Amino acid sequence: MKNVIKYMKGYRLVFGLAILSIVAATVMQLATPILIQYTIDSIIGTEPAGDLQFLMDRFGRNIMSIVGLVLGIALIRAVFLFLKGYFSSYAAENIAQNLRDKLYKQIQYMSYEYHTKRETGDLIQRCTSDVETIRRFLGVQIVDLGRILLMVTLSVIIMVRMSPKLTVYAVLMIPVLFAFSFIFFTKVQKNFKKADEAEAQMTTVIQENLSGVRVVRAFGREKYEIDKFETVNHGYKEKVYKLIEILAGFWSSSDFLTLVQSGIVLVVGARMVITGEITIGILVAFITYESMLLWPVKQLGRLLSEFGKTTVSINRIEEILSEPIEQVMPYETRPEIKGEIIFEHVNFSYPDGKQVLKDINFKIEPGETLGILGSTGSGKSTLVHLLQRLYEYEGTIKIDGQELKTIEKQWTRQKIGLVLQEPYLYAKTVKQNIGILRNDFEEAEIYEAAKTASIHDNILTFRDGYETVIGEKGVSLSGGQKQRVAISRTIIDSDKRILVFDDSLSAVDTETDMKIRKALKKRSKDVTTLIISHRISTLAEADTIIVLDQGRIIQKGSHEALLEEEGLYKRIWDLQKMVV
Ligand SMILES: Nc1ncnc2c1ncn2[C@@H]1O[C@H](COP(=O)(O)OP(=O)(O)OP(=O)(O)O)[C@@H](O)[C@H]1O
Repeated sequence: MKNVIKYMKGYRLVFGLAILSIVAATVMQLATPILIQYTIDSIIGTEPAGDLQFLMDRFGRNIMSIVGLVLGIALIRAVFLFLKGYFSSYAAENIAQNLRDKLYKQIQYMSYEYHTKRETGDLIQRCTSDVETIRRFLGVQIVDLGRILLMVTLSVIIMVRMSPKLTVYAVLMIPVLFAFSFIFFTKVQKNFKKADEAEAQMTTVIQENLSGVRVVRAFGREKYEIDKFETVNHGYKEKVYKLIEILAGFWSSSDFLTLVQSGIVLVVGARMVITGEITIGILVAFITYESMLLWPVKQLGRLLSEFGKTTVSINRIEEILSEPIEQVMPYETRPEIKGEIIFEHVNFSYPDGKQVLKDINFKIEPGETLGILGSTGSGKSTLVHLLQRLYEYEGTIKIDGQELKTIEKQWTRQKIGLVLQEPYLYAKTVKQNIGILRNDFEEAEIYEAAKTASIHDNILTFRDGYETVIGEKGVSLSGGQKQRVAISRTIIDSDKRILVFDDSLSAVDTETDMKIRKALKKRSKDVTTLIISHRISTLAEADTIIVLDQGRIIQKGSHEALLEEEGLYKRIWDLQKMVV
């Protein structure tokens, strides 16, 4: 409950107004049976008006005045119901919006490691369905809870005033009904959870399939994907079907209990009318109150158990919100970066315990180029990820003599441009993709960057040139074109002092590769460059080349020096020479 109240912060007054409106609407609703009883007993019949004598004095036996009164009450009730809906949804929608914003912001600042571990579908589910559960609880259920409690209390008070004896019979089944509904909905929670999880699984499959559409096509995995989806889809249907089946069982049995309760009131009430203990009007009013009472009692059990569901959603959301985020530490600074990089005894293991980098040592002067060669899985990408502070490491990494851990992460990433082998492009125009970093790039700067990355002429052949919209994740571009757009968007920023190309020239031909490197060298001669490649021709001009094998540097030196040694570098060179 504490958590729910926490979420209401800032909107408690609006919730208060919603509760006041529902109190007024409920009071209006409860007044109508009294008027019905008065009409039957005192206008149609001849019973004394009792508490409603003032109506008799004012309107006599004029039935139209009662009709007017009932309509007036209904109208006022409708106004209050509207206000209740207005206030509660205003508060709930705003709370949900703030919560979504908060979650989104949190997700942006959570560590890269967290994102590599979590399933996207599950995260999306938490930001949508779980927020929705909380919104519904705050917007509908919590106000309903107030309404039901008030309705039950007030109608029982009115019924006791009319006939204490019949009231006892009228509430006989209520504890049973409440207990039945509460126990049922508590037990059924696990089915709700299963259905939620099945939905999350289905979302994950859809999301993975759409993101990996190229792989699916390339490997002819459509049938496999369809089967996989059919399985999760069937699983989801089964869970929801089971849930609906159980719910159907509940509503029918609770309706049976309700009817038994109404039957008891009718039988006992009718006898009391015959013996003159109560009037017909009172019996009719009782039956009306009874119907007003039983439905909310069933709902009450449900609401209280829904509270459990809301708690699960709150916990799932709190789990994200309590994850540590990348924060600026007091000891972190934003030094001017020239581009000297030193790795000293750097070791790194992924959280699963596997040591990926072992005692890495090297130095690059500002403006120099470092080439990195190594077999698949030797730790090349991991090494440059450390430079971007995506993971914590052991040992020392220094930029211009300052330990990397004492430089603000955002600042480091701003100064180090990283181009990935498989870049993610946005579903925007080519121009927007190249200028994604800021809104204020001049057209000339965009063209210049594209020319350096040897993609300008290609872009001009696209149907709308620079205004061509790239399909989701750039599916309409070739791998090499995507890589070159990604290179353009990184090098456009003259603020970058270090550029890292993580196998990002792999999809372009050797000639274009050389052209790009030449243009880059001319454009960014003061920029320190790290190039990861499997192609020796790409690395040959680097000032220093390191060769990685199972996380260790096994060779280091210039292209010429490395060719002098017998080792992996020379072996690969000989092999690639033969292919060329
Ligand atoms: N997030 C991760 N969690 C656990 N292990 C990982 C993670 N990322 C990579 N690895 C493992 O670390 C090792 C090094 O991976 P890395 O991506 O650095 O290799 P690489 O040399 O860049 O390979 P490639 O040439 O194929 O890109 C591999 O064995 C890989 O399985």
